[in-house]
Amino acid sequence: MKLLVTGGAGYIGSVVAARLLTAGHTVVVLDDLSTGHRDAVPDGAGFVHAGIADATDLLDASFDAVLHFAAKSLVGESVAEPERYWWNNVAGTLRLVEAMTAARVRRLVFSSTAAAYGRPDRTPITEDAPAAPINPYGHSKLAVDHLLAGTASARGLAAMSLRYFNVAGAVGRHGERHDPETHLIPNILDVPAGHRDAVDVFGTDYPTRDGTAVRDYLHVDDLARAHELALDATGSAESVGTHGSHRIYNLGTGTGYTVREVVESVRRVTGHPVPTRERDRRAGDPPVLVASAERIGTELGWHPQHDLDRIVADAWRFTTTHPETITR
Ligand SMILES: NC(=O)c1ccc[n+]([C@@H]2O[C@H](COP(=O)([O-])OP(=O)(O)OC[C@H]3O[C@@H](n4cnc5c(N)ncnc54)[C@H](O)[C@@H]3O)[C@@H](O)[C@H]2O)c1
Ligand SMILES: O=c1ccn([C@@H]2O[C@H](COP(=O)(O)OP(=O)(O)O[C@H]3O[C@H](CO)[C@@H](O)[C@H](O)[C@H]3O)[C@@H](O)[C@H]2O)c(=O)[nH]1
Repeated sequence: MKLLVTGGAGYIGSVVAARLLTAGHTVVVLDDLSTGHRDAVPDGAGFVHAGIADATDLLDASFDAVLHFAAKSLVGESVAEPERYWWNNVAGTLRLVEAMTAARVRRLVFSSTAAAYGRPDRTPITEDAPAAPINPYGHSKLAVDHLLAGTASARGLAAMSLRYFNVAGAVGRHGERHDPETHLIPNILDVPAGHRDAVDVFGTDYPTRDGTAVRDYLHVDDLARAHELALDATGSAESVGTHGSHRIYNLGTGTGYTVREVVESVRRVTGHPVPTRERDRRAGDPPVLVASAERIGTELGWHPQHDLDRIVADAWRFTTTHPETITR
């Protein structure tokens, strides 16, 4: 297939683009490099340096599908500058979807998020849990889920929203290169890498087994496999000639780890001491986010393969073998 990958110069988009190339697809990356890196675009992919709002200049009927990763995704920034999130994530995606309709490209896989659920009252979280985001980032992603549900039926789009939980790990030369880096695992790995003396633990008074927040960490390689399956499924949805379809799937493992357990995993895997500093809770952090991945397991046959130590080991290998890519 010929695929447009928006955000393919970013962390997750570059991993998925590389996998799609290996599977034999033709990949064109569209990225404005606002948080991505030109050298992260996998070899063999085409590259267009532009925003998603300009996709209309690029998309034509030769494309079979779009995988849409491009977005702003910092919760704190979204609270400080909500307009940026509505313009970039929502208005930008609206333009992209309109460009798809005009070009008759009917298959879309979209990066949604667990942030759509806000502070869920039950875990593991199933897809029918109430969507109630608690920050503009989550609102912007949920708005796109709604946009896709409507355009799927009105325009015959076969769309999937994959609600990722905490994505981590690395594949080959593709790993996390955010600046600033807010994510837990790369921040902990900064300690054994010698970039910082200790890691901050945000919140030690949560109602969890050791007082720190619980998250469901998913290997980016497992996530990439889920995208291949979702992409295939949009083909079946399109070929049955329905009036479009939109399906939401959680992407997580079903297992949660506390911040202290993740720190322990880094100690185990790297063999280095990792001092911690206890800090206040980070604003807007829910205590526990753990996915039920039953729906995607049953319907698409996706089952994650990698555990936390493997995630940390691959992220550590990336950190130590690609020091030139560390931006912090
Ligand atoms: N990392 C996670 O744990 C996580 C969890 C849930 C959802 N997500 C979603 O996954 C996607 C990828 O996240 P990531 O961690 O790889 O982020 P990232 O910042 O590394 O990648 C995003 C890419 O999109 C590009 N981009 C942003 N706005 C653009 C625009 N208007 N036009 C063109 N390109 C644009 C950036 O330059 C960057 O290359 C995002 O949609 C994010 O919301 C990530
Ligand atoms: O230096 C750090 C960084 C993080 N944390 C904590 O670690 C946990 C995980 O934080 P982080 O890695 O920043 O991920 P989340 O805030 O859970 O958000 C990620 O996971 C969400 C879904 O679960 C997605 O919606 C977001 O896009 C994605 O960034 C949270 O309790 C943080 O407070 C620390 O204690 N110290």
